[in-house]
Amino acid sequence: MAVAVASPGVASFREPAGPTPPRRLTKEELVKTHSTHLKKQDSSPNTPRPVKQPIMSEAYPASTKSIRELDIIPLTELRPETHHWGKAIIVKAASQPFLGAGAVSIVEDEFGNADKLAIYNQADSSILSGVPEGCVVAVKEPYYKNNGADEDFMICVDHPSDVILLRFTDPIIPEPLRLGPLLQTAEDWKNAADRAFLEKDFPTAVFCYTEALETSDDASFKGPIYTKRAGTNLILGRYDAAKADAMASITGGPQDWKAYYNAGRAAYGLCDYAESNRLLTKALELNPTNASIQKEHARCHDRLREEEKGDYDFPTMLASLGPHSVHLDRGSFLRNTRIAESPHHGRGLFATRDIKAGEVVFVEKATLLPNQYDPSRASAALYALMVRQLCDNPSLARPVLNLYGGTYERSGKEGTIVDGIPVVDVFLVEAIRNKNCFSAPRSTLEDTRPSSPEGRQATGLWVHASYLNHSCVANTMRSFIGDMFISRATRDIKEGEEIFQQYVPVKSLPDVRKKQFRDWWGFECGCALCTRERRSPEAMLAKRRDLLAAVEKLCNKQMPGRELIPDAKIRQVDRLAKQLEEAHEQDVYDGLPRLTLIYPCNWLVGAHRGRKNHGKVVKYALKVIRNFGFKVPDESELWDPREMYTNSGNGTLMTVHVVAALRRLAEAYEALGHKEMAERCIEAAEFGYLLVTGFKNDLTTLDK
Ligand SMILES: C[S@@+](CC[C@H](N)C(=O)[O-])C[C@H]1O[C@@H](n2cnc3c(N)ncnc32)[C@H](O)[C@@H]1O
Repeated sequence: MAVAVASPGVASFREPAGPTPPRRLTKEELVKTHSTHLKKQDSSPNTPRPVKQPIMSEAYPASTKSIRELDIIPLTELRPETHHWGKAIIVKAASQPFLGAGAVSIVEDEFGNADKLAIYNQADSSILSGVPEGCVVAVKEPYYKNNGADEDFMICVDHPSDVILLRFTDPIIPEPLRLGPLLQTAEDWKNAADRAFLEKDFPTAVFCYTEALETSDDASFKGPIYTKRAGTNLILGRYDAAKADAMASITGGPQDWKAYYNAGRAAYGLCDYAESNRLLTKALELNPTNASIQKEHARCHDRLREEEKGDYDFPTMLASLGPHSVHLDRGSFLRNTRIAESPHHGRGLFATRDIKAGEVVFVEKATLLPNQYDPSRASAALYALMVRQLCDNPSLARPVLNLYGGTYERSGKEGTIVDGIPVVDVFLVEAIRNKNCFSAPRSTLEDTRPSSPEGRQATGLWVHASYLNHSCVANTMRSFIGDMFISRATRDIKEGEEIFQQYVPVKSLPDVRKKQFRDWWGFECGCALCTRERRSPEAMLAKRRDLLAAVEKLCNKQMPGRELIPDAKIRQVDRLAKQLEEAHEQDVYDGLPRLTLIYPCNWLVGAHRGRKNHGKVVKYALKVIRNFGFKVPDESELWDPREMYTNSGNGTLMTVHVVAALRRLAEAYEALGHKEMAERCIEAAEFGYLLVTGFKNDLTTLDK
């Protein structure tokens, strides 16, 4: 989950009254400078375009009005640093666009005034991601800003729905900007669209097919055009539009199998497998021997089975991952959980049946996950993908926009269709991204290898998982295989119980944790550990902080390697660890983790292991496990570590360090001749590793 950014909210926005620019540049002056930029533009198709991510402190709402409700003003009325509420401009692109973080064009109004227009956050699938010269656009409630230099001003469009491409025949276009249609007949538009399609310029193809449809009244001409536009929209991932086009191409004849087939594929793209199955079944009824329909139909049944039964072949899923294939063709298994109001945390996820420790709680396919594992680009990539999907597939808007967005104030119209397109507020999208996204390695199993490169994480959105609230002593763990989120129970969960996860690895000092939760997500954690630790007096908290700092200083915050640690140092750490243990009040920490003790005890395991002091390894490995909140016996007693997941109450904190401690314990028991205990510990470690990685795996991965 990512860092939260404070939002001022829409209501607190004040409109500054800016002065008129001292001098407006002429169209010729603007075009001249623009042309020098165009010459320098890197037009290589492989250069990724940067993304302009919104700054929440400059948040302003998206326009929710139709262009027909706004006053059209000339460019000369624009005031710098001002939002022109209730107003709009209609301008024609007088240049090719310069493509950077946005698309910058020189535009002119009906009076011959010119200005710079920067359009950000348009999906690549939209023709507005680079407005072609000659096109006419309307900018609703425009924001005008100074770019730093004296005469450098620009109309800046952040919300994709604030700009609309006007059809050449739209009567709202003022006379001087009217070219009349570029092409005369529907057939001309169809031919232009076919050419654009062959050149793989799919946004232009969609634009031209639309003009062909709008220009013709002939149903027999329009049917095949709808089919073509459906196919083009499928390629663009605009599944809502593809489905609507496919359905519009239905004639009632035997060839309708194609329409149902396309509509079924579009529904599949939206992960609506029940609807996809319904449509593909209709296609099969009309064309039972068609191999493509049969294949899609069978694929759809596999997804429905996964949704119903939660049967996944995790090793095969892992093996199918590649650098370009992190999106797995799998359904989501969610039926063990439901979304409901939580008594303390807004909405949350709740168990719909008893779930045993180790069982799958849910498996969810990412709603959105860009294949971008470079952490410096991951957030921007997710933000851009969210904006694109909300523009391209409005049916996705409701589940995404229903997510928690912190204090950002909504207009309530986000996602509704105005002027034919969904209202998309990029500041709300960013607020939702901030509060709900997860960082995910390509595979958690691979990520547990010590040799795997650090920090290779993508950022994604899983809508169902976003309803999980945080607990430091959570009852589930998450893991990833590509874009599949696997949640497993770390202890037995009763029907109706709330499901929690750890948002981030839990910090040992309560004040550090508290600040992290407050600053990132704006909540005060009410889990058993945080609640009980609040009972501890400040002096005790300070004592624990100081003792931990003393151990960390002594050990350089490192773990022992292969070197032999001098006895004197071990004794010193041991002494400090004892004092630290005594600084944990019994009534506060009974049945709960003692997180500040984990590092010292783990260090002592390593130090004694290096000296082959097996008895001491047992002693400190047991302490490590105890300090994660698990119930363990005195070192002298025999016990069954396989039961620790179910016998330890609700105050356990599960991490891969528990697995590591169990392995050290097994090794020491083995060396001491307690073979059976060693085997039990390995079984318990394997179980823990299943929780960590999402499925059963060989523990030796942890050594590679
Ligand atoms: C990803 S959302 C979780 C779902 C959210 N509760 C909702 O109603 O949609 C994260 C937000 O949930 C709330 N939350 C999560 N864990 C919490 C906790 N332990 N205590 C209080 N609020 C919590 C916080 O407001 C946090 O910013």
